[in-house]
Amino acid sequence: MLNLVLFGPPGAGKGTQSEKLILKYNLVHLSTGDLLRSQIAAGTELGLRAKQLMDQGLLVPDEVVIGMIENKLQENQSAAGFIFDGFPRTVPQAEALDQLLAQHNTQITTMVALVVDDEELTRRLLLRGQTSGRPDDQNEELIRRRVKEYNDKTAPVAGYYNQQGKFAAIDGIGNIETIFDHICAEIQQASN
Ligand SMILES: Nc1ncnc2c1ncn2[C@@H]1O[C@H](COP(=O)(O)OP(=O)(O)O)[C@@H](O)[C@H]1O
Ligand SMILES: [Mg+2]
Repeated sequence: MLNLVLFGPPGAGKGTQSEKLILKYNLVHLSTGDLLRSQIAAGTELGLRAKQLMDQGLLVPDEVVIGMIENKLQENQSAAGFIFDGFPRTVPQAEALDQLLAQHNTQITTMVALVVDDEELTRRLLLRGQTSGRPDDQNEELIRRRVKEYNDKTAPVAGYYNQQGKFAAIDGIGNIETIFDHICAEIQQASN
């Protein structure tokens, strides 16, 4: 099985690269952001609670996203592997993911982090906000808060995988195909 954590701040290109990776490797894409946005769209209780936090650029509680991932792993038992996009976003989430995967007799193959500077992130997210309809992409203040939340709570997750010898950083600026090739090369190396 190939289980990839695609890591990086909002706007780093995780969604963009995931679309290409799922086709090449036949993986199931698990984006907690997308899962939460569909709960919001469906008007569920969970969605209503999540929206209040997301609208402030804050993370949704660990147990909520861990529960969603647990359900998705259960539903996709015959998958060739998974891309985790936007998850884990805290060290406790990373620990929970290790436990869940162990229950399914598998583990994370590698984490690939897309490295993009704050100025480029802001530029991309404001551009995405013009078409995505995502309320959290539409003002610079909120984008700054999301990047701060990322730096405070999520960046340490890289160290968690690095300690396990499962971490690679890739330049996330430039041609989308080139970045994709670099990610594939890392996957190749980690799968050996
Ligand atoms: N290599 C890249 N160069 C320029 N823009 C990019 C690149 N990768 C992604 N983008 C754009 O940046 C925005 C954020 O990308 P996305 O994949 O949604 O990021 P994430 O899922 O990490 O938040 C999108 O509008 C996308 O088109
Ligand atoms: Mg995304």
